[in-house]
Amino acid sequence: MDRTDSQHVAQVLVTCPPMQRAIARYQAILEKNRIEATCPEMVQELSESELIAMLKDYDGWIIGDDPATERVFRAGTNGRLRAAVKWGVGVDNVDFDGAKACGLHVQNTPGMFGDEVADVAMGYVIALARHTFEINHGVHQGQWPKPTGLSLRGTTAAVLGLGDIGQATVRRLLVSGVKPLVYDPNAQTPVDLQNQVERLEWPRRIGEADFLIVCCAMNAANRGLINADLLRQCKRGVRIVNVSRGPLIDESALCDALASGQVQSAALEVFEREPLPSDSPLRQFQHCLFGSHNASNTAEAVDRTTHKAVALLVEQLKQPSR
Ligand SMILES: NC(=O)C1=CN([C@@H]2O[C@H](COP(=O)(O)OP(=O)(O)OC[C@H]3O[C@@H](n4cnc5c(N)ncnc54)[C@H](O)[C@@H]3O)[C@@H](O)[C@H]2O)C=CC1
Ligand SMILES: O=C(O)C(=O)COP(=O)(O)O
Repeated sequence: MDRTDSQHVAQVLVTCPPMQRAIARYQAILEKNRIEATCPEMVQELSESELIAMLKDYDGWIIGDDPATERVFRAGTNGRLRAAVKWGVGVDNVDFDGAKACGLHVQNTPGMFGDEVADVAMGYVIALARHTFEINHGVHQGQWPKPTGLSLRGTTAAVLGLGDIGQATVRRLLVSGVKPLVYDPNAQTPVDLQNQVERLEWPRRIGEADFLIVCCAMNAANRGLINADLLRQCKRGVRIVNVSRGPLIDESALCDALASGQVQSAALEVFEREPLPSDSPLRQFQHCLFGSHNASNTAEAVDRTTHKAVALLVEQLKQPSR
C-alpha cells in the first residue's frame, strides 16, 4: 500500500488491545480495503484527553474500553473521523447519543463471547465451591491444605442477566445440577431453557441463592446494583461471581460483606477500576479470586470478533462522507 497516498488510504486508530494483538493476521484484508491501522501502545484504555488529541487525524476508530464520550467523538469529527466500531459486546463506555450528535453511527459486535465468558464463570463457580485457588496457593507455599468444599448438585444460583453470556452460563449450571433463578427484565427465555429456569423480578428470593452470578450489561440504571442493602438480603455465606462489568458491584460494600462473612468468597473478573489498583482494599481478602478482564480472550473469540469489527468498519468507511 502506498502510505503517501493519503487521499485513498483510510487511517484507522485501534485502541483495543485484543485486536491490536490480532492485527497482523488482518493486514491483507485491511490493505485490500485501503485501510492503514495504527495501534498505540496501551495497557487497558486511553484517557479522554489522549483520544481527543489523537482522533482528529483518523478516518475510523476501533474502540476498546476507552471513554468514548461526546467530547472525544466531537474532536474526531471536527477532523476526519467518519467511522467507529466498538470491538466487543459491552457498550457502557460509549455515549451513543453523543456519537449521533456528531453524525456517527457506532456499532458493536454483539453475541461474540457467550461460551468463552460462561466457561470462565463456571470455572469460578467451581473454584469458589471447591476452594481450588486456596489449595493451589497453599501447595505452592509448601503446604498440603484440605478445605472441605460444597457439592454443586442441589445448590441454587441467582443469575443476573439472561443475554448471550447468561444463557451459556445457565446451561453449564444445569449440567452440574445447580438450580438457576434468573433475573432479566428484557431477555426472552430460549426454548431449550424453558421449564428449567425460574424467571423472577429482581431481587425476589435472592436469599435462596448459594451463588450470585453477575452477567448483565451495565448501564446508568444498574451501577452499584449489588450494594450493601442487596448483600444483606443474600443468604449468609453466599459466593459471588462477576464476569460482566466491575461497577455493577459496590466494591466497598463487598469488602465489608467479605470481612463479616456475609459473603463467603468472590471471584471477580472485572473491577470498578482496571487494572485493579495496587492499594485496592479487595486485595486483603485471600478468599477473593481475581481475573484480569480476560474472559473473552481466546484465539478463536478474538479472531471472530476482529473479523466482525473489520467488516463493520469497511462497510462504514464505504458510506458517503457526512
Ligand atoms: N469479562 C469479559 O471479558 C466480558 C464481559 N462482557 C460484559 O458482559 C455483558 C453481557 O454480555 P452478553 O450477555 O453478551 O450481552 P447481551 O446483550 O447478550 O445481554 C445482556 C443482558 O443484560 C440484561 N440486563 C441489563 N440490565 C439488567 C439488569 N439490571 N438486571 C438484569 N439483567 C439486565 C439485558 O436485558 C440483556 O439481556 C456485556 O454487556 C459486557 O459488559 C462481555 C464480554 C466479555
Ligand atoms: O466485549 C466486551 O464487553 C468485553 O468485555 C471484552 O472486550 P474487552 O476486553 O473489554 O475489550
